[in-house]
Amino acid sequence: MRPFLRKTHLMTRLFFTHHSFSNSTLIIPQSSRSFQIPLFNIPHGVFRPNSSSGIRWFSSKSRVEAMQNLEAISYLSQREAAEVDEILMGSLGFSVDQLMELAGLSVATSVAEVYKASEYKRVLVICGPGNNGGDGLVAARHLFHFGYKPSICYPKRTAKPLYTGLVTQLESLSVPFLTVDDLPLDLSKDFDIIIDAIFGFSFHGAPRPPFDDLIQRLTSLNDYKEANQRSPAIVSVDIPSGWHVEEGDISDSSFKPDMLVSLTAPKLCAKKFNGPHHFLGGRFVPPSIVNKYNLHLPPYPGTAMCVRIGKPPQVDIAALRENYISPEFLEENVDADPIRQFRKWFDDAVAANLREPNAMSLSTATSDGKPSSRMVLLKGVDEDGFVWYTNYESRKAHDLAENPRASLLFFWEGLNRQVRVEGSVQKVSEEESEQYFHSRPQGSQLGAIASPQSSVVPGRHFLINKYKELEDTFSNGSLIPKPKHWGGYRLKPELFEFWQGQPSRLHDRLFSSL
Ligand SMILES: NC(=O)C1=CN([C@@H]2O[C@H](COP(=O)(O)OP(=O)(O)OC[C@H]3O[C@@H](n4cnc5c(N)ncnc54)[C@H](OP(=O)(O)O)[C@@H]3O)[C@@H](O)[C@H]2O)[C@H](O)CC1
Ligand SMILES: Cc1cc2nc3c(=O)[nH]c(=O)nc-3n(C[C@H](O)[C@H](O)[C@H](O)COP(=O)(O)O)c2cc1C
Ligand SMILES: Cc1ncc(COP(=O)(O)O)c(C=O)c1O
Ligand SMILES: [K+]
Repeated sequence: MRPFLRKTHLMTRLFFTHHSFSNSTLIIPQSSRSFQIPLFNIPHGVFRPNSSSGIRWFSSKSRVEAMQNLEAISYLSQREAAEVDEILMGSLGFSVDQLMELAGLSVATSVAEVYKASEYKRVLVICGPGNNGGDGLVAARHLFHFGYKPSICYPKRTAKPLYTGLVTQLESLSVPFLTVDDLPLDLSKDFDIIIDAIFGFSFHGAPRPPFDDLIQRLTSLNDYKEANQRSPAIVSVDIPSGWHVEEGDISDSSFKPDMLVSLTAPKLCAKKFNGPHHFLGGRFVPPSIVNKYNLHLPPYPGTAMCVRIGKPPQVDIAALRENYISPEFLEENVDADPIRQFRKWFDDAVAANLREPNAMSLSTATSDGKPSSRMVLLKGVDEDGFVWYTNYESRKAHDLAENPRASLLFFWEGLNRQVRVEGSVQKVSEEESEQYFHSRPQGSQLGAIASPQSSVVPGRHFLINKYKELEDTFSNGSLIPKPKHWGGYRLKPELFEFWQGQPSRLHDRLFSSL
C-alpha cells in the first residue's frame, strides 16, 4: 500500500432557474444493481484555519475526543459510588429528585440514540425498590414523550412522595402497570426493549423474590440471542441487575445486557460488560467530584445528556438499513417550477434544523469520463442556477475546464429526501466572486490563499506556517485580496429529481428535464 500524502482543499457559493415540470414522471422501481467500489488511498487534508466555523467545529471535535478517550475511563467502587451520591445530595446541594430526573433522562436519550422508536416501540421497564427503579420510572416517562410505548413492572413500590409522584405522572399518561403475574414467562415476543432498572449500586447478596424470577426471565432471553433469533434488547441502568457491583456476573449465569447506561461514572462491574452499547449519563458531575475521585470521563458532545463509551459497536454492514416513512410526494404536490420546488424543500431542511442543509455532493468528470465527487457548500440558488465557490486550480476545476458539466446531490437525511440536479457549469463573474470572497470570515479568506487546493503538501505545518504569515501580513486590518485562482461556479440545471423515501423501497421520484 502506498503511504498517504497530504492534499489541501478549500470551499465554494449557489443560485437557480425557472422551468416547468411538464415532463415530470413518477418512477417507482429502484435499481437493484449493487456496486462494488474499489478502495484506494485518499490523500486528504481538511484544513480549517482557526475557528471561523466556531461552535460547530468545537462540537464535532468534542465528539471525536469522546471517541478517542475510551482508554482513559475510570470506574467507581461500590463504596465510592455511595459516597459520591452522599456528597451530591449533601454539601453540593442536589436533591434526589433532580439527580433522578437527569439520570432517567440520560437513560431515555441513550436508548433513543440506539433503538429508534419506529422499530423498537414496545418497551417494558422493570423497576426495583430503590433509586435505580426510580430512574426507570423517569426514563419511561421520557420515552413515552419520545414516541415509545412503555409498560412498567414495579412490584415493590416505595411509599415516598417522590416515587408515588412518578407513578401518578405515568398513570396520567395511561402507561400500563403490569404485575409480575401479568407478564408472560417468555418475554421474547411482547416487547422490543426491556429496561432493567431493578438494582443499582446498592445491590448486595443474591436477588430475592420477586426479582430473582424476573432476572431469570431476562436470562432466558440469552437462548434466543445465541440462536440468533429476535428478542428484546436489554438495557441495564447503571448495573446489570444480579451482577456483583464490582466483580460483575461472578457465576456467569445471569443475563448479558445489550446496552449499559452507567450513571455519574461506570462502576467496576462495567469492566466486564461486553455488550455492543455502553453509554454514560448523569451530566451533573461538578469539578470537585471529578478531582476528588480523579475521574477520567469523556466530554458530553454539545447539549447531549449521554455519551457513548466503550468500544464502538460492531455492526453488520449488510444489515444496516432504514425503512423510510414519509408523506406521499405526488405529481399534484410538486411545484411546476423545479427551482421553486427546490427552494421549498431547502426551506424545509432549514426549518428542520438539519446540519449544513446547503452541503451538496458535486460530481464532475474528466473529458474521458473519469468521475469524481466531493462535498461543497451551496452559496446561492435562483433562476440562473446553483452557485458554489472553490479553487480554480483544484481537481474539480480541471475537470470542469475540460468537461463543463456536473451533477449536484443533496441528501436531507432527517426528511428522507434527496434532490439531484444536473446541468452545465460556468464560472461566475469576477465581481460576484470578489463580493462573496470579502463576505467570508477573515480566517476563510486567509485559508483560501494559504491552501493550494488539491495539490500535495509536505504536511499540516506547511499550511499552518503559511496561514500564520498571512495573519501577520494582514494583522493591520488591510483588505485581503481575493486570489485570482479562487471563485465561484454556477450550474445551470437541465434535470431535477426530487426523491422522497417511502416504505419497502417504493420511493416517490419526480423528475423534470428542462
Ligand atoms: N449519583 C448517582 O449516580 C445517582 C444514581 N441514581 C441511581 O440510584 C442507584 C442507587 O440507588 P439506591 O437506592 O442506593 O440502590 P438500588 O437502586 O441499587 O436499590 C436498593 C434497594 O434494592 C434492595 N436490594 C439490595 N439488594 C437486594 C437483593 N439482593 N435482593 C432484593 N433486593 C435488594 C435494597 O433493599 P435492602 O433491604 O437490601 O437494603 C434497596 O431497597 C444508582 O445505581 C442509580 O441508578 C440516582 O437516581 C441519581 C443519582
Ligand atoms: C461539508 C463540506 C463542505 C465543503 N465545502 C466546500 C466548498 O464549498 N468549496 C470547496 O472548495 N471545498 C469544499 N469542501 C472540501 C471539498 O470536499 C474538497 O475536499 C475540496 O474542494 C477539494 O476537492 P477536489 O480536489 O476534488 O477539487 C467541503 C467539504 C465538506 C465535507
Ligand atoms: C475548502 C473549503 N472551501 C470553501 C468552503 C466554503 O466556505 P465558506 O462558507 O466560507 O464560503 C468550505 C466549506 O467547508 C471548504 O471546506
Ligand atoms: K439495573
